[in-house]
Amino acid sequence: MWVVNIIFLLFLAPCLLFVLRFILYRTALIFVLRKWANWVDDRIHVHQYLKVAELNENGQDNQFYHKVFIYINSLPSLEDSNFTNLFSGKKSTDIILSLDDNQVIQDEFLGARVSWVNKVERLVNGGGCNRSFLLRIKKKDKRRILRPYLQHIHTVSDDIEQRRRELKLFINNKPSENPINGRWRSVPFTHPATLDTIAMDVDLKNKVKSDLENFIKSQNYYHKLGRAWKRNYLLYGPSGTGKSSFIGAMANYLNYDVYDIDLSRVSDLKLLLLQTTSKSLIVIEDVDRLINEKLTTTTTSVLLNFMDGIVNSCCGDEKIMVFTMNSKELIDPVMLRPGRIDVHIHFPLCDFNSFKCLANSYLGVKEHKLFPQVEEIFHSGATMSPAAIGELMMVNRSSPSRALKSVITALQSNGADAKIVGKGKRLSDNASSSPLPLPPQAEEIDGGNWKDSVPVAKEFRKLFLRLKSCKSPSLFDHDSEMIER
Ligand SMILES: Nc1ncnc2c1ncn2[C@@H]1O[C@H](COP(=O)(O)OP(=O)(O)OP(=O)(O)O)[C@@H](O)[C@H]1O
Ligand SMILES: [Mg+2]
Repeated sequence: MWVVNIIFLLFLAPCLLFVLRFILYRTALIFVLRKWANWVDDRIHVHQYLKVAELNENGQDNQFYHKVFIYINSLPSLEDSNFTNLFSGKKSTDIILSLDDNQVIQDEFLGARVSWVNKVERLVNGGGCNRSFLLRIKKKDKRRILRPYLQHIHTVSDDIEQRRRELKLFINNKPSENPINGRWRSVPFTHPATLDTIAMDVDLKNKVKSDLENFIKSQNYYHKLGRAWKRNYLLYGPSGTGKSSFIGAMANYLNYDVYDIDLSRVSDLKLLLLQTTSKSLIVIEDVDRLINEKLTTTTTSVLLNFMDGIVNSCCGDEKIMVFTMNSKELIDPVMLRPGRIDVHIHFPLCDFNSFKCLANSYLGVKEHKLFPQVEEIFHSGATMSPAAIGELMMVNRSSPSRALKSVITALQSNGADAKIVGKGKRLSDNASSSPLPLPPQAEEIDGGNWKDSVPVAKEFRKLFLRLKSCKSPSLFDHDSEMIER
């Protein structure tokens, strides 16, 4: 009989626990219980209070108050506090939560529970109020967590501010304008490109994303190595393949300002670079053309010093420099050596995968009965720049079938033109002169994914070997890489 009782109890106990849990969570009694538990916990510990006032003793703004404000209002536990204010944000759909006056909010850090009070003391005569945040921390936890916790608040609020701030595009002034307007003038940066809207190999895109993410987290690593915290990218490929759009996408992804340097307007590049701020993308476009036409030896050497991080290290770090060019062929390999260019990204003409990505963004079409025909034409060697294909799709966007047919016609006539022109021409020669760029030479026609393309893979290997031969064994192994698609 007792065996039956035990089995019955074993069965009953989990059922009761389940029902109890259900009631607690459904009726929000769990919050009451937690409150009691915290109350008991508070009675048996000694606490210390730290006040962060809005104004310092001279009546000036206390920057740390501002940081605490941002931090507290970003805590998930804000939703559990008794009173929370709701405000609309910058965008009409944004809703911002903010802790109400004299409300308490709980936080946890390194396993310790702390709480903040948003204290507001009304002044008796003459209105106004004193605002402060009061941190309550257990004495036993103070020594262990206080410093890292305050540092954590700094880091989190800086990060939030960085994400919220309005990006700027800086353009360098003509030397004659410098004394009046300074070296840079800025406008809001509103480029709509994102990494999602750029048609490129998915693996490559993910590689670039993780490279950027690693970079922004690596301040200590760079400083430990005694290197400037900077990373240099080279984007190369024919005209209209998305290099400039990719720069916009990088800036939006990182939330960095953009400094677009027009070298034809520069009289003192070093001073110009010294006036760039950290968390910025410094862009020099069409380097191959500039090197051949305009760059003086002084400008080139300043540029190389900047790439090496010598000038850079004097003007705040966390910078990414981006160079674009149509082809690397005419560039001195010294300029492209590891450490100067850390990441090479090839932007090829369109292949079928990029075409599908464009069809999805421009026409909202994932599959279509004309796709097999398009695929066949791509496989036969015809190609165009994503810019040209995008343009055809855009003007015919009201009818996806018409848009695809016009792309097919353009690809076919482009392919025919290519046969007449022959294989000898270089990609970059064709790209800039023709509105619908001619296909690349035969061995690059399958380009797009270097893994699938023997000639591009060969080029990759060749470049890789060249870079490897310049490497010092350990350091560059980690830091320089080639990314191609
Ligand atoms: N890979 C791509 N994905 C999405 N859109 C693209 C892509 N390539 C080009 N485009 C579209 O084509 C237009 C021109 O692209 P972009 O200016 O970025 O090309 P580019 O490589 O910088 O050309 P250039 O070498 O002539 O400066 C942009 O409007 C962009 O939206
Ligand atoms: Mg461009």
